[in-house]
Amino acid sequence: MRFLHLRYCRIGHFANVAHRTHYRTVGTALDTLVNPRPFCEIPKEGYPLIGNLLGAMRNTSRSYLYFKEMHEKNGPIFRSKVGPIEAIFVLDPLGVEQVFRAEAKYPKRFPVDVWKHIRKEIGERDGLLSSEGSDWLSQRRKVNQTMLNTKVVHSTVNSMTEVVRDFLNYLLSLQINNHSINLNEEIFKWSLETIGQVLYDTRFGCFGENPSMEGRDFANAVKTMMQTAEELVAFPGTLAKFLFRKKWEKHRDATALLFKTARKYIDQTMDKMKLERDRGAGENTSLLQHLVTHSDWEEGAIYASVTEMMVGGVDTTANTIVFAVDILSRNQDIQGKLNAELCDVIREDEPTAADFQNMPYLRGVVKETLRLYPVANTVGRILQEDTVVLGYKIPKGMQIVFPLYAMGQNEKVYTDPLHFKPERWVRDQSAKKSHDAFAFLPFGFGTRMCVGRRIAELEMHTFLAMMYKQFRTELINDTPLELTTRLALVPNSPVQIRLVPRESRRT
Ligand code: HEM
Repeated sequence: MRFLHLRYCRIGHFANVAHRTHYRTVGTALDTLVNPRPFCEIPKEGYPLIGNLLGAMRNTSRSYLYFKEMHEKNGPIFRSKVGPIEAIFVLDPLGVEQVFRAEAKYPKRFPVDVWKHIRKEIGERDGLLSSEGSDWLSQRRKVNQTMLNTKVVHSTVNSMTEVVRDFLNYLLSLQINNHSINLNEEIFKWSLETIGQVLYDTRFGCFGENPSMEGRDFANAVKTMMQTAEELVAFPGTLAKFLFRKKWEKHRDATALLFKTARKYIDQTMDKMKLERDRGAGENTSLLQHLVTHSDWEEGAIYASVTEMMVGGVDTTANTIVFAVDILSRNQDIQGKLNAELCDVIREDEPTAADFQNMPYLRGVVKETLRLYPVANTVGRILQEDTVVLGYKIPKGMQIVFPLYAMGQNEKVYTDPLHFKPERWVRDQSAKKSHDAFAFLPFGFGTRMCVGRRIAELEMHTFLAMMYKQFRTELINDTPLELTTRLALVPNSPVQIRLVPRESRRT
């Protein structure tokens, strides 16, 4: 815990020293800057040769807890090796800041080798999530123009409310037939249908009495891709193919179907836009139209980017909603406060994009859910320059991991960290502790942070606003929710709920 005694100072004060030592550094005490400790002094977890292989094998499904326990044992920074792969775990917001401030033009995450191999087999290329270097930046700049454009993002709200309206009716019909709703099973249909509207400009028909064949195939492919990825992505491509042939083939075929679907809808949109342009009309009317507008997309890149955005955008929002509903169902008083805000602000039956600006408590509910249940589990970077982190010299090429679950429960940042308190995020709350920007990273940070953040927030806000304006939710069984880490941090026990209609508060 010795780092906690460092006297921190701000960036720039020691720029000349940083230059002399050739280490990227920010906010570190002068003594550790001039004289940073060697890498080998970072507390180490594991044994000679095998490193932490046993710990990693025993704890794959509870890595979120394991990282927290390892930090409690070793302090805010430790290193751990699994076979040949070494990673540095950093908990302290100052260390997080030091890594991000040193970020280069092309931020690098740990590559998913399996995807690169599979893309080659099916004749497709890397998208935003998996590309690197100048290829990544070129795609990211184009996608940013749409996904970070508030006006374009807000224009999707009507299609989002339409999906939620249909989905709530579908849940009610399930409840009539089955007396309760298994949210973990159903919520995926909502998030897939929403992302279909946003990214493919289409309704797949994932729920309802007669879900379309295409919707069913697409949903199955997304699920298969997620389920098979879990084991495959942990290994280098060639080894994964050798060890898990069947899974590899399933993963490849599911990926091929997702690319085929993206090609179909993107080509359709391009043809439609061309026709409209020829007729003299030229306004983009959907988010997908905005995305394809760039004539300089490299061969195949738009299909890859849209496919990877879809992959990044389904399980993340779905599981965050399951976590939020579970915790709200256990806290009827918080549901009551949320409902009061929703009824005060939403003048029409359904929320508008502008309404969300005036609902700090709703935003607090989502933030607090992501603090306690960070679906991404970790954010990581590969250092591209030697960097001083929390007083240690870390060589370039090293993998840095930020364990989000442990960070969300850091007592140095959050008072009463185990309690769900949406008001801690509400601005003018006098008791609010100011949260360090580098302590809360559910969407990552910097130029490579989640490109779908605004869409994800709008989706989740729309869902919760419509659900909790009309209903109370109750749990059928209030045994504590179990968590597990697969590709992401997800619920591992059913969240079985009942929707109870609320009486309208307004006349
Ligand atoms: C609760 C919802 C979500 C969470 C918590 C989440 C979290 C994250 C995180 C932690 C990253 C890595 C950021 C980094 O390395 O700094 C990421 C990347 C990404 N996310 Fe999300 N995400 C969510 C929803 C979405 C949605 C809805 C989409 C698409 C519409 C999306 C698309 C992507 C893409 C494409 C990347 C890669 C960006 C790049 O490498 O440039 N995500 N997300």
